[in-house]
This record gives sequence, C-alpha cells and structure tokens, in this order.
Amino acid sequence: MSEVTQKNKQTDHIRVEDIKLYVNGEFVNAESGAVFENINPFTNTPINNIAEGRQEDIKKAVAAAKSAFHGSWGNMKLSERMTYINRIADVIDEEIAEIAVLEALDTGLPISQTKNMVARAAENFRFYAKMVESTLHGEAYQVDQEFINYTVYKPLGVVGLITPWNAPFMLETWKVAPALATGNTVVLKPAELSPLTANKLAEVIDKAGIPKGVFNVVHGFGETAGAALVAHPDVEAISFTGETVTGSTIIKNSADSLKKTSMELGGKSPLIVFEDADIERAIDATVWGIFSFNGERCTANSRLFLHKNIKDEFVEQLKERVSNIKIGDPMDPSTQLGPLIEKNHYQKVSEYIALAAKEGCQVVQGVVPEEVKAGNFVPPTLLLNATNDMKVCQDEIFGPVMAVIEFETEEEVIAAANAVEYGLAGYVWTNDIKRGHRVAQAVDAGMLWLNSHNVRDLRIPFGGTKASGIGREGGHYAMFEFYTEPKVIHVAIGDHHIPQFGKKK
Ligand SMILES: NC(=O)C1=CN([C@@H]2O[C@H](COP(=O)(O)OP(=O)(O)OC[C@H]3O[C@@H](n4cnc5c(N)ncnc54)[C@H](O)[C@@H]3O)[C@@H](O)[C@H]2O)C=CC1
Ligand SMILES: O=C(O)/C=C/C=C(\O)C(=O)O
Repeated sequence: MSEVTQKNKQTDHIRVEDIKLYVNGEFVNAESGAVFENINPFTNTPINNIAEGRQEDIKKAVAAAKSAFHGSWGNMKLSERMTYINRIADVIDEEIAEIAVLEALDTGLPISQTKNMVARAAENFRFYAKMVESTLHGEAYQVDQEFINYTVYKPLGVVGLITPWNAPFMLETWKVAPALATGNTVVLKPAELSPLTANKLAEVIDKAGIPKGVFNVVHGFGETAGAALVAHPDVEAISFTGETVTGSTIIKNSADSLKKTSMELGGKSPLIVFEDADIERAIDATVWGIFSFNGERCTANSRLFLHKNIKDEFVEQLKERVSNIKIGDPMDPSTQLGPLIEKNHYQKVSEYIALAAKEGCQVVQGVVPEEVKAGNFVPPTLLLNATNDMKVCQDEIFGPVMAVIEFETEEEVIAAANAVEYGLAGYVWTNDIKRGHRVAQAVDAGMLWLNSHNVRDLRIPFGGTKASGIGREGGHYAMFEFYTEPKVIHVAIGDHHIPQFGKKK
C-alpha cells in the first residue's frame, strides 16, 4: 500500500493491493474464488479486485464468530475487553492519514473531510469503551424479605452489521464499537462500492490483537452476501444503515429467523429559515449541510424553506457560494466537493436535475473544471422556485442538490416540512425562542438542530422516524436497546409459599 500516500494529489493510476475476506483472524480468498472490481470514482479506472463473499463465506464467518463468542471473547474479563477496544482506537489514530487517503480514493469524498471522519471513528471506540465500563449495569428490586430480583445485560451473540458507502469507515465503526464493547462478536458486510476502509478496519483490529473470530469482514453484494447474513439462523441481530427500500427487504427477510433489527435509513430533511434568523450563520450551515460529503448524506438538508421576506437575499448569497465551491481531486486538501460514488449514481442524480428543470425549477449550478471531467462530478446545484409536492422534493436524491421552497407562515412551513415520507433530521433557524421550540417540536424528525448544523453528541440517540428508520444508535440506546438484552434473575431470600400440587395432605 506504499503507493498510497497523502502526497498523492493525482488519484490517476493509484492501485491498491487486492483485498480478501477477513474470516476467523485470517485474510482469505472467497470460497468460490470470485472477485469483483473496485472502481475509482475520480477516474473511473480500477483500483483493485475484491474477494466476493457469498453464502458459504458468510457461513464460515458466522461459525467463527459463534465460536469466539462462546470462547475467548465471551469469557474475557470486562477490563481486558475494554483494553482491546481502546487499542483499536489507538491503532486508528496511528494510521489516520492512510485511512483518510483510502477513504477518499474509494468514495470520492474530499480528503479534508475523510480525515475528520476517521478521527470520529477512533472516538466511536473510545466513547463506547467508556460508556460500557461506566454505565452498562442492571437494576435490583427487593420484595420484602422474600426475593431480590435483579437484571444483568447480556450480549446477544453473533451480530450482523450491514453498512453503506457514503461515510463507510465512520458508519462501520459506529456499529462495530458498541457491538464489540458490549461483548458481541461481529460479521460485517460492508458496501460493495467502498471496500477499502472496511478491509483497513480488519487490518486495524487484527493489529490490535483481538482474538480470532471476534470480528469478521465478508465483502460482496447485498443480494448474496448481505442476504445470507440476514437469513443465517445463528445471527441474532442485524444492524443496517442504507436505503429505505433495502431496509424493508431486510426486515422481511429476517422474519423467518426472528431477528432483532435496527434500521438507519434515508432522509429528505428540511432546513427552515425564518426572517429573524442569523442569516450569515444560516447560510454557512445550509451550504455545509447539503454540499459536505459530496451531498451523499442521510442528514443532508436537501429541502431549504426560506421565508419570503429573506428569500431573495438568501438565494443571492447561495448562488455566490455555489459558484465558489472548490470542485476537484478528492486528494487535494483544498477540494470541497468530489465526484459521486459511481457512474450509476451520477446518472440517477443527473436525471433528477433534468426532471427538476422539466417540473419548472430554475437550475443554478457550479462549474465542473474541464480537467476532472472523467470523474462522476455533479456540481453543487440549487433547484430554485421548487414546490414541496415536486418529485425532486419528495425523493431522496443523495447528491449535492438542494431544492429551495418559499414560505410565508409558520403553519404552512411545518405542514410542508412534514409532507414527505421521511423523518430523519431537521434544522430550524430563528431568533424567536418560543417559535424555535414550537417548530422544532412540530417537525417530524428523529433529530432536530435549532440554530445549528449537524453537530454530533455521541450520547444522544441517532436515527429517524417514519421511513427514515426504526430504533436508534448512539449512547445508551445502542447499548441497552440493541446490542444487549436484559436477563432477570429472581433470588429467593426467604421461604415464600410454593403451591403444593399433588402432595398428599
Ligand atoms: N440514517 C442513517 O443513519 C444513514 C442512512 N444512510 C442511507 O444509506 C443510503 C445510501 O447507502 P447505500 O449503500 O446506497 O444503501 P443500500 O441500501 O443500497 O446498501 C446498503 C448496504 O446494504 C446491502 N444490501 C443491499 N441489498 C441487501 C439485501 N437484500 N440484503 C442484505 N443487504 C443488502 C448493500 O450491499 C450495502 O452493504 C441512503 O439512502 C442514505 O440515506 C446513509 C448514512 C446514514
Ligand atoms: O454521526 C453519525 O453517527 C452519522 C452521521 C451520518 C451522517 O451525518 C450522514 O450520512 O449524513
């Protein structure tokens, strides 16, 4: 991997070693020997080949994880387990530069942003080590002098984690950290479009010395490797982040084996700016919220609602920002917007923009420099004069595209913000404290930021309502409500009455 360094500004021709599956502590080929090609979104040339795991590989990985759960990992002292979890964080920190480069190479995300995502990944492990050690405890109830009833929180066993390509390393670790810290063992099926840092996570965890079988990675496609993981009877739970339709399929497919599922799904989040808002800050937050991560963000503010009295001024400033956003090579530290993940996605996003024009929007875009045209670049795009009922305001486009909708009254904007199938995030800008709270509470969203962009606090629940998900990640929600379950132990401390069925009087 020596070719991949931060000095590389030109991603052309960068090749990385081929990638294998990580099963039972070993890097192995797929049983079938199959591989698939991994493509660089900046050049549309191959980066490397990836072993393509299928059902037989999932079976092996689950068997290894099951054996580790009943062996070394399951029997380990808490303090020792936490030493391993913290060591994973340390290794990530040591390798942050290389991981950030791999992520940018694989996804087209700008290197300045992938660095922060990798730092957050290390924090995910440290956070859960601390959280589990300090707060994973049960309750005890005493019933007179007869009983003490207490609960302990037990890990589930083998858990399957299925993740998307948009912020892969950070989102994978956001699941792996609580899963391992609470004592489960893991089979990770990362997105087929972004395998590089999932492989790197296997290398990191291997380097941290975690016992074999505790963590496994099976690369491959959703319909084969993913579906096999979902169907496997020895997998106790599936935590999924991805598209709403895929989430629904996974819930159906997990029903036969009665699995617990957690669903972090799509979004079409509103950002509402009232006329009394701090306009400068609202503009910064709006631009960041839609154009960071190349617009491929579940929490992106893809619908901007502007009060009619500030709309023209706000839009003028937005146009200027859009024309200044630096589009280019993801490896260039000054790049703000890189290429989309793959050609098909580029096609999909471009079709939505064409549709918006047909539906009557005025389309305003930045300019993609000639020298990067080989990449899947969609420029930052504003869809002006949009109305909330348009298809481009209802569907998750998942690109750097924001619809701008005018409103007049509070009631009207709440109704429009909620007239969508999703309910992941929301953003409200106003300096009227009462209105701020009123609107924040009225918008259908699992997470609502008032006078702020998407700033994270790992202790709070992360997730959405409506078609944006079921369940929450983060804080004690992941710990108590998903990756463990309570076990009750009833202890008699006195001689309470026991009915004497069948006993001769
Ligand atoms: N709510 C949240 O926290 C977040 C949600 N997302 C959502 O993720 C989506 C983008 O990610 P994509 O990778 O395109 O999602 P996707 O749903 O296409 O794929 C996600 C994962 O599911 C796997 N998969 C596909 N079909 C499967 C099946 N039948 N059985 C099992 N696994 C299957 C894929 O191989 C991949 O690993 C967007 O909708 C975005 O909003 C992204 C980040 C955060
Ligand atoms: O912070 C998280 O745990 C997840 C973040 C994901 C996004 O912000 C996104 O995809 O928008």
